[in-house]
Amino acid sequence: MTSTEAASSELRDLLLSRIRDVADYPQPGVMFKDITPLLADPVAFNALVDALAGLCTRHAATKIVGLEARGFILAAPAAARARLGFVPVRKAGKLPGPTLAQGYALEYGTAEIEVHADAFGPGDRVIVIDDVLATGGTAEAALDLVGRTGASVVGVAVLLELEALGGRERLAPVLKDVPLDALVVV
Ligand SMILES: O=P(O)(O)OC[C@H]1O[C@H](OP(=O)(O)OP(=O)(O)O)[C@H](O)[C@@H]1O
Ligand SMILES: Nc1ncnc2[nH]cnc12
Repeated sequence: MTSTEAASSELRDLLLSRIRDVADYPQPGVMFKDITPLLADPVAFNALVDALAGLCTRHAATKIVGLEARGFILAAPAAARARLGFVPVRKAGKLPGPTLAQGYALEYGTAEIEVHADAFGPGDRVIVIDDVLATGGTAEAALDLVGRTGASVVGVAVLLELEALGGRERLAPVLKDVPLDALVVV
């Protein structure tokens, strides 16, 4: 696994300046990273989508996975800009199926995600995009899910990595040489 901050310092500073800290949300002790100010800024949002699309092209991806819900907001425009197809990984019960499912724990609760079993074809090279990497539970579950479809994951890309929560270390044995790109690391 390689890569940490996959952005210039100017882009990193711009993105970070548009992420708002909200203490004790959604529960006491969590410092929530609110990306809505970034999404509302057309310059920052466009630069973010460009950077993610560039990573997709660099890793020669053929399909882009977005993780519900905030991952959708970033992955779908990045896929369109890179002229690639988008595959949603959804919270349980939202896809008509047939699906594969995977449970996981995150910083503030538990959840289950699903993907359509036929979402990928032979030889597909998949990049998984999400907004935040915290404990890595969500990304780990998504990697497991995509792996079970038979597709190859060629990258994980996030806007923001919360280094202290250890997601990168958690994913290392799963990712091996697959790059984990974080545009901003705090
Ligand atoms: O690394 P982890 O500890 O797994 O945390 C990261 C995940 O937590 C958030 O998702 P959340 O489930 O809160 O959902 P949302 O995108 O629907 O707001 C975030 O969007 C990531 O998917
Ligand atoms: N602290 C945090 N802020 C925003 N999204 C998160 N997902 C998991 N932890 C998070």
